[in-house]
Amino acid sequence: MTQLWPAPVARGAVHATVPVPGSKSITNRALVLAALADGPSTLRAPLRSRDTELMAGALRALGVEIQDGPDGSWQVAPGELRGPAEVDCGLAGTVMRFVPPVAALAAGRVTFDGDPQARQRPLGTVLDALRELGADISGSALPFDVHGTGKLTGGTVTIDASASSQFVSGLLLSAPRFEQGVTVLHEGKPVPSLPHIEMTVAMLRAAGVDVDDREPDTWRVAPGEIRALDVEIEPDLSNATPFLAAAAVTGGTVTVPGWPAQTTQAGDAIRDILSQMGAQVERTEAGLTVTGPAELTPVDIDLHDVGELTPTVAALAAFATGRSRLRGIAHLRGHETDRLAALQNELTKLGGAVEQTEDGLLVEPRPLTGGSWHSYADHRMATAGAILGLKVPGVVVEDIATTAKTIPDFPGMWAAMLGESA
Ligand SMILES: O=C(O)C1=C[C@@H](OP(=O)(O)O)[C@@H](O)[C@H](O)C1
Ligand SMILES: C=C(OP(=O)(O)O)C(=O)O
Repeated sequence: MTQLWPAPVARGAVHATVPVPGSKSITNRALVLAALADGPSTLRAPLRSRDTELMAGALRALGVEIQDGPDGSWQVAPGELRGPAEVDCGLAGTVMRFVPPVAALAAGRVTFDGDPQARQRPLGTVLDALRELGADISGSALPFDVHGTGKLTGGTVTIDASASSQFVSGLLLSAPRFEQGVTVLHEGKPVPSLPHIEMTVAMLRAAGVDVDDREPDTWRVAPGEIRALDVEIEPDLSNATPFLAAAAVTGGTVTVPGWPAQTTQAGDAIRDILSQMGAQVERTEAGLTVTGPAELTPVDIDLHDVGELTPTVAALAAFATGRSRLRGIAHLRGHETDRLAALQNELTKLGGAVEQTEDGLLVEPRPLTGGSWHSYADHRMATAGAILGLKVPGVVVEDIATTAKTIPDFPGMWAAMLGESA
């Protein structure tokens, strides 16, 4: 259902403390590792949103038991992986790229499908790689079937992961259970979102798996047991960014509690980006506190490692004192939607001046006026519209409910931040 959401205008500088739910990327990796582990796992403070419920649903369909603990945790008990099963990927890149290798370890047929836009997202590379590693798969995009025998040979595979780091992460996460483990070699333009692969490697190692990533563009995972997990999931730092942006654009102060001192989340890069734009950024025991400047400085910035921050950064750039250049993000054309086209279209509709380059965007601040803001079923497009609406009266975000992909109650959190009722 399409829901029209008049984005609230900030009545002044925004001052708030905003607790943010768990990380999508960590939760979905932890679920996959727990499903393949040598015993029952506990995931504390996991994200409960569409993407993570889809991941849990996919793993349950394959025979894994996932139950709610009394404290909001997820208790995961691995079971014998088997089909027949149906997996709904929704629009979740993590589900469509991380679960096929798990399905290749199951006995029986597993059918995958997802939202209409998911059928357009790059995926064939993962399926081809799995075929080379011994899997029987019919199809090269959603929908497709995996016909597993209960085991997979594994071995060495060369892929082009320039469209998505998730191609690599998906193969690595299940690889300890492949008979020969895996060696993934990348050949092609640089792999985007490398911190996300580093997160995968760190989580595998924390579960006792031997991973060798010393050579660039090469990852080796030895076959072996995955130790059961008992983990506390960090807040989602990328999902924190619209709230921090609210401080930045209104000259207010927003604190996100529980900001980790050390993290593998790519979203941590927002600290440096906001500093570059003139905000005061401080991490303490209380969390991360951002205080907005009187005027935002434009940036010329490479977001290749942290493309998922682009919608937030583009919204910030629309209020800067000059032209910003966002680079290294051609792969965003294959995200939830073509994010470069979507940002250009929607900002232009409000009176902005945005150009697409081969690998990014040029954002020229202009006086903006209200109007409809399409979300394209993209949670981060919807939250970018909310940021703009803080300062531009009359922005109406279409399909705000799409934010539930990774935030269970974005409108409620936004209203609470502004001291309003949703
Ligand atoms: O592995 C992950 O958890 C993610 C990897 C990145 O994907 P791409 O490499 O496709 O950009 C990121 O943008 C996405 O939001 C989450
Ligand atoms: C690209 C994103 O998601 P996905 O995990 O579906 O690829 C994102 O959250 O910005």
